[in-house]
Amino acid sequence: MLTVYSDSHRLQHGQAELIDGTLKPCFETPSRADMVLAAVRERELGDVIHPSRHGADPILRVHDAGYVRFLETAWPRWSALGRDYDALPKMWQVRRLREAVPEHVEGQLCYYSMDCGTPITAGTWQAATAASDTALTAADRLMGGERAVFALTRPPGHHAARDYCGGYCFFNNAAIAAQSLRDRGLRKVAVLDVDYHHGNGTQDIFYPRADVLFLSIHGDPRTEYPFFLGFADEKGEGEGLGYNFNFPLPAGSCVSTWFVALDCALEQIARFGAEALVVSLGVDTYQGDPISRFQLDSPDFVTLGARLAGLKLPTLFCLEGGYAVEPIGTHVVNVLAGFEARG
Ligand SMILES: NCCCNCCCCCS
Ligand SMILES: [Zn+2]
Repeated sequence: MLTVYSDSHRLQHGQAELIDGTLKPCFETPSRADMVLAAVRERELGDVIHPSRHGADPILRVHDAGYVRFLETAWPRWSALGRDYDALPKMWQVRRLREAVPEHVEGQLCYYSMDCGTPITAGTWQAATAASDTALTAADRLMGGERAVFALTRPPGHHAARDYCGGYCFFNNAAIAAQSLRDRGLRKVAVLDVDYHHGNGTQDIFYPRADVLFLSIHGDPRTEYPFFLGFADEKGEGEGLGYNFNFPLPAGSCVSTWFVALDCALEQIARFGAEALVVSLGVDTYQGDPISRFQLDSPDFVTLGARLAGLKLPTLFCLEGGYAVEPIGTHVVNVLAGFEARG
């Protein structure tokens, strides 16, 4: 399986995130991608290529122009305040506060963010655009005839919505890839999010649409991040009603429960008649993940890959979460190798 990878991911290296009430070193680190790339090479998964540049247009097919402009200008405006440390919001535009987009960079940082765990740094813009190019290059290769392609994307993307960042995500790489497949002629694309956390950003982007089916299996938002989206009654809106499927599972759910949800999701994808599948591949479903609470173990990721291959669809994998850094490479490549072995 071909892998698309860019060293520019290293430019996103936040110092700290506010998690569970305290500032802690970021869980989303460059070493995550290093470990995955090492495993791709060690297991001889296939060629590794660098992304080609695609510019802003494919990003703007998915994200709000004001939000993209904010991300592009945030760091120079923040550092012009005399701040040489990461940018994090200090409040949010909550109920009955004005909805107008603030002028000042601090106000925009609050307006265009969902949480306090996604630091904007000097290299964020370059890293995030490279991740988007990585996903787009994978889409190019899938349309060029590859059966499956792995976009080794970092920073991840599935929490990034049309007009806000969060959950370590800035551009929604999987959504940008899915839109690119649509723009290149596929009529029906499915996006399946198997990360521990609900893909609120991807749901937000495709919620009113019937041409992209979104499905997510995740920790129940009643107790898990992102708390405010990911409930089973969210089924889409307007033309998109019936094209959004959430499978929230209680924290601590066992592996067999997880695979029952997966089989339900795969059945919906087959029923939809998808012509391609984009997988938001987070492996924070691992039992040893430091910020997540499912029970999957290493062999289960092989099973996951084999089940996905059973759809017999051109498949684009986008790396999302997974914060147990030591085994992340094994788990990610287990999915990809399991997919390939199923043939
Ligand atoms: N107590 C857990 C707080 C989680 N904070 C953000 C998690 C982002 C996951 C990205 S896949
Ligand atoms: Zn996650």
